[in-house]
Amino acid sequence: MQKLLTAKQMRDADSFTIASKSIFSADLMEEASHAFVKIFTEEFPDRSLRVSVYCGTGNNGGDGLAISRLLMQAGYHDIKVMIARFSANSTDDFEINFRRLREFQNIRIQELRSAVECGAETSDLIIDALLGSGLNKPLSGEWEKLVTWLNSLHKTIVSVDIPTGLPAEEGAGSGHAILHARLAISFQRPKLSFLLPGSAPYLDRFRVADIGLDDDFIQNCEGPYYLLEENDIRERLIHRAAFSHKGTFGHAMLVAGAPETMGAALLTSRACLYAGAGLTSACIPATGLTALNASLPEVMAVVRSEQGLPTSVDWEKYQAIGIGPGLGTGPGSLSLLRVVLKNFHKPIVLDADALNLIAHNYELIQQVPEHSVLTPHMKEFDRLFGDHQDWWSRIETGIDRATTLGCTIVLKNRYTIIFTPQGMCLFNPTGTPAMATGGSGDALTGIITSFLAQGYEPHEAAFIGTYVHGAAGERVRGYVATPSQLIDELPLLMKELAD
Ligand SMILES: NC(=O)C1=CN([C@@H]2O[C@H](COP(=O)(O)OP(=O)(O)OC[C@H]3O[C@@H](n4cnc5c(N)ncnc54)[C@H](O)[C@@H]3O)[C@@H](O)[C@H]2O)[C@H](O)CC1
Ligand SMILES: [K+]
Repeated sequence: MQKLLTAKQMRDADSFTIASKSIFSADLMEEASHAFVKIFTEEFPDRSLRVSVYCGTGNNGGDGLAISRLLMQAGYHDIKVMIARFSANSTDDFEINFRRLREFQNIRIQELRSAVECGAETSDLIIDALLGSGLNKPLSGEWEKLVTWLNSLHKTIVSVDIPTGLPAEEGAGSGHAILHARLAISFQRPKLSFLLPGSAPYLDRFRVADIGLDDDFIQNCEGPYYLLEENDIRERLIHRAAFSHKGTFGHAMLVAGAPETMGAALLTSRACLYAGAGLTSACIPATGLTALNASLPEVMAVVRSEQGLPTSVDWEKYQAIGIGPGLGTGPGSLSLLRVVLKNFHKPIVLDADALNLIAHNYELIQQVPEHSVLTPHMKEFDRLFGDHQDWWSRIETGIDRATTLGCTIVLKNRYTIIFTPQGMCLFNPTGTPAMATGGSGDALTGIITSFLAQGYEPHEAAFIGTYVHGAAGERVRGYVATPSQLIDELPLLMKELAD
């Protein structure tokens, strides 16, 4: 897994690399600019593109100047450089690159003292090297005017490192000018803010350029933030050994569904089965029995009575329970949740209405077995732990609650965030907007419960489950990836990852 850094830590990694490799900081800037140009030429190979590069006078601007020079060398012949001289300050590496660029003939450089001097913008594409990770306050004055004007042009904008005005960590505050980039080519690691929904209006997509910073230093930096990678799943997902039998892979029970929401029980049970549990049982209302038997012959039923409670259950025979999808929040469901919490003492997966019931009966949180996995979406998270104004504060709460409760919390989003009892905060990269459809979460609950039953540590079950859930959705390749389609992809995907 990749360590994710704050802007300050990235600067430290920068200094460490310069010292340990005995190079000049301008060399690192050159390296970063090469890495940017490599990706840029893959994305925009047409050398006849008219490109305007807007540069500040800090190191982000220095990158912009070096990038302009390297693009000319790569054959882009129509390049215009606009330098925003809104302050008297400039960095040494900006000045070095300014001198290098001026040695080039045919380069058009214009210096702006104010945003109104911009004139007509006839380029096809704009490179944004105005401000980068050095941003220390919201944009105002000439910066705000320039960024607002650039946004009004509705041109393709490619940002160097980060869109100008977007904070690197806590995400965008509302009401401030921030450049809207089609693509950001970020150095060494994605910025934490890219992984939070607040960046969505300002960034369509990002790619990461390896600029040669010291990887050991980065991985050993203090801090809880990580990005999951495919390799993490490959390392963890076990190969199914010869002589395995159904008992090897555990017995999972899904407590889900109500007469009107049996679909949730079917989806979560099917996901559990397809993710590899040796045996899967579904605790459902009697009215759902025909549907279950007809659609999932592999799954066994534990029928709930009129009052919502199952008759005699041998709790010991289950390795894991997942509870919540489509359950409802009526008195019967509350009694059912109480029965499960009273009788089952291994880690469980709590989702949807199970979380809503706990939110309204918070004393129940004390009875949740240690190391359980909670899978809230944003609203369920806030119902449980209180309202939050932004995602950064939600992250702080997630880290705090996961450690104090000793649970893993899976906060579902485009980049689902997993908080572990050890205090880690991992972002899952897989998934697609095609999965934004009812039932996706039910599938995730089934998948994580399945891995729990198969004997994975609960936080590992959350890592693997969240990753394969998103990756399976990507494999559907459709405008919409229905939960059923996603579940169908699981066995083959997991075989590829395990072998
Ligand atoms: N390790 C790396 O990631 C590398 C990064 N590089 C590039 O360097 C920038 C960061 O450069 P820095 O000089 O620290 O800051 P900026 O260029 O982003 O900003 C310049 C300057 O502007 C001032 N400022 C901040 N906020 C505002 C504001 N709201 N209004 C006005 N002025 C503001 C402040 O004084 C800043 O110092 C990084 O993004 C990369 O592009 C290296 O080139 C390679 C290694
Ligand atoms: K920028």
